[in-house]
Amino acid sequence: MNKINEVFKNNKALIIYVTAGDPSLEATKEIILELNKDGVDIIEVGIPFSDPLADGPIIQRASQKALKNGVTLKKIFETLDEIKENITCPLVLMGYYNSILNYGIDNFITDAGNTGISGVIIPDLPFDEEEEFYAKIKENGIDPILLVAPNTSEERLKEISKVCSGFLYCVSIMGVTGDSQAPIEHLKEYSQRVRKYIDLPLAIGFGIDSPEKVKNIIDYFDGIIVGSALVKIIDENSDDKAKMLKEIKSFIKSLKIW
Ligand SMILES: O=P(O)(O)OC[C@@H](O)[C@@H](O)c1c[nH]c2ccccc12
Repeated sequence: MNKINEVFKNNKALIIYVTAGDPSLEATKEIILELNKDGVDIIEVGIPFSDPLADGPIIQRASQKALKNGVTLKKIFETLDEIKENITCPLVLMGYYNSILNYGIDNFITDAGNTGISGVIIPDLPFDEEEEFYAKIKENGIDPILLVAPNTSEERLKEISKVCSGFLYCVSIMGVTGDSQAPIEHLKEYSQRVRKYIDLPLAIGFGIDSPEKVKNIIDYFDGIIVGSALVKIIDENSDDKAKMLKEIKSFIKSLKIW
């Protein structure tokens, strides 16, 4: 059984996003090791991109900072390679399709495999574009994690369930990451509707930034994804690494209420 399936077998999953190279690749290494130690179940590593259309200001800024530092996909793989023996939880790469195309699909699959990447999330590549790509990564043991939104049609949900594996990423709103005002009242019904068509663990993300929100929605989903709130903690403490790691630890502890 692959690593992501294993995570969801017995428990709910806390999934945490970080932008690789923000504030530096050296820091990303320590942040990932800290998250792993703190009991995060899956770590989503973001490949910084110049035109991140699904991202709000917090993650956009992190991406720009990382790009300015000269972060590339190659360097990200090298960085992950250095720590892979010390990470027990699955790693998922989140990136825009252009970054992967530029790297070369075969190179990407080889290096992702060698680095122990368990899944990929590509927000600008729907399941019905480049179908060979998703088939190919799956053949190589990497889960294609697809996204759905509250307005995804029944027809598309059925099709997505045939391509997606690992878990399904349920975007909470029609919007961008980091929207702390995103409503949560519709999430119970949203989860029920998706479950009618898709028999995969459901993880909910976008706008979840506090233990209170987690408490209100945890019953309806198998996983909770938090990004911007953590990226903000990293940003606010980027000149004091010890404090940053301490703040990360206590934030993670506060989120994992199950
Ligand atoms: O930042 P938020 O609102 O907590 O949402 C998670 C999100 O950051 C992470 O999963 C992510 C970052 N960039 C993305 C682009 C598309 C889909 C998902 C993402």
